[in-house]
Amino acid sequence: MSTDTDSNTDIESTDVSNTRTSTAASDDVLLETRGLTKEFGGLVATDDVNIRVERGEQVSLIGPNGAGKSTLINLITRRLEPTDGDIQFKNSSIVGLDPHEVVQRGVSKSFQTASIFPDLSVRENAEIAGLAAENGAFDFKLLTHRDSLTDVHQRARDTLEAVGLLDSADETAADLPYGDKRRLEIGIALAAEPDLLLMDEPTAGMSPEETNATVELIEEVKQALDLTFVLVEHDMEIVFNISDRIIVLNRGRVIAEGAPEDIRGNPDVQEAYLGGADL
Ligand SMILES: Nc1ncnc2c1ncn2[C@@H]1O[C@H](COP(=O)(O)OP(=O)(O)OP(=O)(O)O)[C@@H](O)[C@H]1O
Repeated sequence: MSTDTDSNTDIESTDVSNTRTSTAASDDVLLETRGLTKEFGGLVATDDVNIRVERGEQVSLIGPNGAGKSTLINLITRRLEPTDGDIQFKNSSIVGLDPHEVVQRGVSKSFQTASIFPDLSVRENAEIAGLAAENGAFDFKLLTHRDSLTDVHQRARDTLEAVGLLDSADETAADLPYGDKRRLEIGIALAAEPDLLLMDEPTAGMSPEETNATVELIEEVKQALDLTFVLVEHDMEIVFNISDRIIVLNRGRVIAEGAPEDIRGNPDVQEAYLGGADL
């Protein structure tokens, strides 16, 4: 399982953002990491990682336990400060930004720990997520501003419709079945109207039925909202089914990337990922 780095706001003081150089970038490239390195003490969790994600792509990050997948995601969401390297989103560096500023630029992460307020209704959760995305830190006073309420309600409605939870809008979030809670988490991430949705093990802990429903939901949302996805997933069946492209990490380094059919037969990947067993 992932090391829970979400709770570790390892934002260090070194600001390396001014030392970065810019190279020509294509408008199709939404996200690009350049020489991205994260060290924890002597351990290099991501080691000179250079990846590109184009608009509209569904990319999966795979690799054995400890390969650096969650670290990479947490660097992109600014929960972790890189030791070296840059992260470009829409052709500008996001290193140096606070996590909420990255959300405002268009990067959302679903399956964040404790993204749901359990005692509030499903609708209120969606409303708060929308407000928080707009305003950075959520302020309960915002809910009392009448002018913005219509917008907030409409956006929450659209969000719940997108994830199939409109009928459960008045239920208390804590009472939702497990699979619907995961839907609400996706909804909360979508309320920020992201261009890029990052998902770290969206089907972890799910039954086969819930897993299927979540995969369907991801496909639906992708079609409906024309989103770009980066997914960390251990279930290879899901990865090979839904990815346009797969990036393979091992010991912090990218060891392969390509279409599912190329990755499936790649001997380096088989060796690293499953100790030589066929994928
Ligand atoms: N906050 C941290 N402090 C120290 N070491 C960490 C921290 N977070 C991750 N690591 C280490 O960095 C390496 C990469 O971890 P990471 O969680 O990114 O791997 P992963 O590919 O997501 O693994 P898994 O598939 O098991 O979730 C591991 O050796 C891990 O122990």
